[in-house]
Parts: sequence; structure tokens; C-alpha cells
Amino acid sequence: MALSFNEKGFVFAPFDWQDNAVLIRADKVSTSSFEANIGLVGEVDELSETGKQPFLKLVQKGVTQIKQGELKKVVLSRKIDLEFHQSPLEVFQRLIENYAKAFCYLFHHPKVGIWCGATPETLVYITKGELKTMSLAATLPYLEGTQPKWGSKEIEEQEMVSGYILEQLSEIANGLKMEAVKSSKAGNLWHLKSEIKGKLQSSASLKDVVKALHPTPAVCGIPTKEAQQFIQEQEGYARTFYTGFLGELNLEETTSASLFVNLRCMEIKPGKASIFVGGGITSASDTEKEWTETQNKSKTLLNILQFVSH
Ligand SMILES: C=C(O[C@H]1C=CC=C(C(=O)O)[C@@H]1O)C(=O)O
Repeated sequence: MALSFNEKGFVFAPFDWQDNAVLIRADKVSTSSFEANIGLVGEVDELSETGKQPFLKLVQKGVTQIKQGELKKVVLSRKIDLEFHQSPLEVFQRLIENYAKAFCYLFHHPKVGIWCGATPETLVYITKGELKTMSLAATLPYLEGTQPKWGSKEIEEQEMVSGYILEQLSEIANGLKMEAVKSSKAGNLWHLKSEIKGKLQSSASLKDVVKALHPTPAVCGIPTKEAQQFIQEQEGYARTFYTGFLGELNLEETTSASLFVNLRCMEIKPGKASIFVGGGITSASDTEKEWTETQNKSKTLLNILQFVSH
């Protein structure tokens, strides 16, 4: 369906959101609490190297394109296919227990199938005319007891996202404020994060907000159109709902939303699952490091799956 954003319910939208978003209307909303056992997860020992050469080539193409033309940043991704015979509900249970700071979900709709994930990224939160979002980008592995050492590639990559969001929001929000960038832990990873707040202009609708923000350069690139085109032509698979967005629309009041970017996610089909991982490519990207980054991102779900019984 094409969303008007006046709907009330839970939305699940693909990367190309004009395409075929679905919405589940709320007949009943129930809440419950759970115990989070942070630190329960152990690391997977071995990661598959399948798909490495095509991904290195893709990243190299991205870097070359950036050095030659208009493109400044592009987020490139891949899909990891696995055998899957576990219970999706048990995976979800483990996700919420282990990633208390993430937005963990399990979603099913006949038109979409089953998806689950633990995303660290808020697309936008709006209540009573106040808007909150974040610029989240750049990744380093989390090592117990140490602080991340960010290089200039990561700092610039995240600054590009911040600049884009501020510019996009300046048309529809007043009093925009961005907090100082800080290191933010997301499972086994660190990211750079700046929180952004503002007051929604009374003439601006929820649709205007989503149009302004999605897709941010944290999942697409700069300029958006060129990056979108590069992704479509070169990635070699359809992202569908990965890097789309999901969450609550107008549940508490009209013009309220709590939407997240669909990252660290997995699609579940009979007997198989696909994990989606990507990273921001700039002129300073090193192909081998970008591969390792996607391997590290896949651990968000792989570390969970190894504990879920068959
Ligand atoms: C595109 C992904 O992450 C985004 C969010 C945080 C850090 C990112 C990065 O370091 O490239 C990505 O922009 C993903 O997890 O698949």
C-alpha cells in the first residue's frame, strides 16, 4: 500500500518505501516487561567467507565511482543465506534478552513473510510536536574494557550523515539542536552517534518528515539519487525490507511516530534465513576492512542463533 502516514498502527516499509509498505492496524495493544541479561551472548567461532570476492569487487567499484564522479558516499550491502530450522519466537526472545538497548522485533505479514532484528537506529520519534532523530554511522568492533579509536574515515562518514539530516530537517523543523557526537555501543559493535532534536513546524506532516529523512546516508548515500541508482544497478540483489523502516504510527496521538531503520535484521523462510549487512563506503574505504565490518555486523544475529535450539 502507499502510505499517507495518517494511518494508525504498525508499519513495515521497504527501502524503496513508495513500493509496498504494509500496515497492521491495532485492534489491541498489550505491554509486558522482560529480563535483559546483557553479556549472555558468546561470539561465533567461525564465519563463512562465501560471497567475499563479489563483495570486495562491489566495494572497489563504489570507491572508484566516488573518486571519479558526483557520488560522495554509498552504503553497500550483501545477504548471507543460512539454513534455519529454529523457532522465530525463540530467536526474538533471545534478541530482547540480549540487546536491551536495541529495538528488537519479530514481524509477520502474509505479504511480507517473517522478519526479525535488533536495530540500533531510530529513524524518527515524534510526540507532541517534538521530533528526535539520530545520525548513526561508522563502525568498530567492541572489545571488552577498551574505548574505540576512530579514524578520519569514520569521523567523516558520520559527519556526512549529520550534515544531511540537519539540512533535510531545516525545511520542516525549528530550533534544531545536535548533541556532540559520542561512541555508542550496539551489541558487539561501536558506532558514532549524534542525537538531533527539534520542533516540527505546524504545517509539516508525518509524511514530510519521513520523506525528508528516509533514506539517510547511513543506509543509502550522498547524493541520495546517485547512491540509490548505484545500489540498484550494482548490489546484485533486492534489499526489500532491509534498510527500510518499521514501527508505530499515530498510536498515542495523531502525528506521533516511533520509527526505526531496519538494520541487523533477518528474513526467515521455510528451512532458510537471510541476514542483511552493509557499510558506508567513502573514497577512504579499504575493501578488506569493509568486508570485515559486514562480517562483524552479521554477528549481531549469528551470536544469538548459535544459542537457539533446533
Ligand atoms: C548499513 C548498516 O549500518 C549502518 C548503520 C550504522 C553504521 C554503518 C556503517 O558503519 O557503515 C551503517 O551506516 C548495517 O548494519 O547493515
